[in-house]
Amino acid sequence: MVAVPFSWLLICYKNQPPAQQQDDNLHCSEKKMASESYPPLFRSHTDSTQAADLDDQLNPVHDLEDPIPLVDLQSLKLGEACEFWGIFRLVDHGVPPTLLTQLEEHAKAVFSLPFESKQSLITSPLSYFWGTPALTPSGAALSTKGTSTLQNINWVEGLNVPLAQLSQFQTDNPTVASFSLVLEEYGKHLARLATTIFEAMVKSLGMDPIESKSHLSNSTGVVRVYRYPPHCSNSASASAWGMDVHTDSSVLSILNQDDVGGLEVLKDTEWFNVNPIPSTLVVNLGDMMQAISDDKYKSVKHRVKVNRSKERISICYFVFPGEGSVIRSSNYKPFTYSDFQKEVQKDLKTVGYKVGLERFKA
Ligand SMILES: O=C(O)CCC(=O)C(=O)O
Ligand SMILES: [Fe+2]
Repeated sequence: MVAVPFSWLLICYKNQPPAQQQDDNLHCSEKKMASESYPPLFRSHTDSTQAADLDDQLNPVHDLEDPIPLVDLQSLKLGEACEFWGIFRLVDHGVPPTLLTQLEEHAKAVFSLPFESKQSLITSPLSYFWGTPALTPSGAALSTKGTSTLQNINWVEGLNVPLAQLSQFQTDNPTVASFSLVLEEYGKHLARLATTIFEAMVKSLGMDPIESKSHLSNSTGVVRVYRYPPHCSNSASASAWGMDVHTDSSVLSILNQDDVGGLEVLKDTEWFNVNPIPSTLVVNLGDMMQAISDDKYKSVKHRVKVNRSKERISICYFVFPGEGSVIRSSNYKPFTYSDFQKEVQKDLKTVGYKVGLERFKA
C-alpha cells in the first residue's frame, strides 16, 4: 500500500456540500414515512424545515473546506491530529472494502425489520435501543417508556454489540444471524486497528509501551450500530439532533459512516462537518485517552445532525481500558474506567448529563 504522507489534507475533498444542504429543496411531506420499522415516536413528519433552519442559524458550521486531518498507519505522525483536533480520518486501515459494504447492507436489513421484531429479536448480550444512546452499565437500553414529548429525544435507534460476548448470541432470524457473522469479522479488524493506533499514540506521547498496555483492552470492544431516521418538523421545540453534543468515554472510537453525513466536531469554538469520504474510517479520541495523555490529547466534542429526507447509518467501535487498569496522570486523581463509568451513571441520574473528566481533576 502506498503511504500517503501525514498532512492536513485539504486537496482530496473540498467544497462538497453536505447531503443535508443538497436536500434543502425537498419537502418533507414528499418524504413522509410511516415506516413500521421506525420506533412509533419517529413516524410522524410534517412538511416544514423550520426547526432545522433555526438550528442552522444558532449553530453555524464551517464547511468551506474540509480540514479534518487525514492520517495513514505507515507514517503514523498522528500526534498533531490528536493534540489539535482529537479526531482524524484513517486511510490505510486494511479493512476490506467489501466488508464495509456488506456491513452497511446488513445493518440496513436489520433496521428495516418491524420495530417490534427488533425489540424481540435483539436479545442479550446484544441490545436494541432508541431515543437515547445512553445505556445502563449492563448494556441494557434505558427505558424510553412514558416519553410523551419529542423534547430530549435523540433521533436515533441502535444496536449495542459487546464483541467479546457476540458468539453467545443466538437467533433463528436469518437477517440478524448473518449480520452477527459480519460484525464478528469486522470486530477482529477493528481490534487490530485500535491496538495499532493506540501503540502509535503511546509512542508519540513518549510513554512507556509496557506500562501503557493495560490502558487498552480489546476484550472491552463494543460496536454500536445506528440508524438516524430523517427528521422533519415545524416545531422549534422538537429535537433536530440525532445525537446531542458529547465526548466519548472510550480510549478510542472508530467510526464508519455511510454517505449521508451529519457528524460535526468542535475545534476550539467552531463546529466542522466530518463529511463522509468513501473507504476512510474516522477515529476520535475519548475521555480515557485524554486522561492517559494528561490532557495533551483531546477527547473531541461532537454531535450528529439528522437529515431532513434521508436516513443515515453509522457503525461505531469503542474500546476501553482493561478492568482494574489505573490511569495515573498529573492532572487527574488515579482512577479506573469502572470508577469513571459509575460517576457518569450517577450524574446521568442526578444532574441529567455526563460531567465526565471534570469529576476526576486533581
Ligand atoms: O453516528 C455517528 O456519527 C457518531 C455516533 C457517536 O458519536 C457515538 O456513538 O458516540
Ligand atoms: Fe460519540
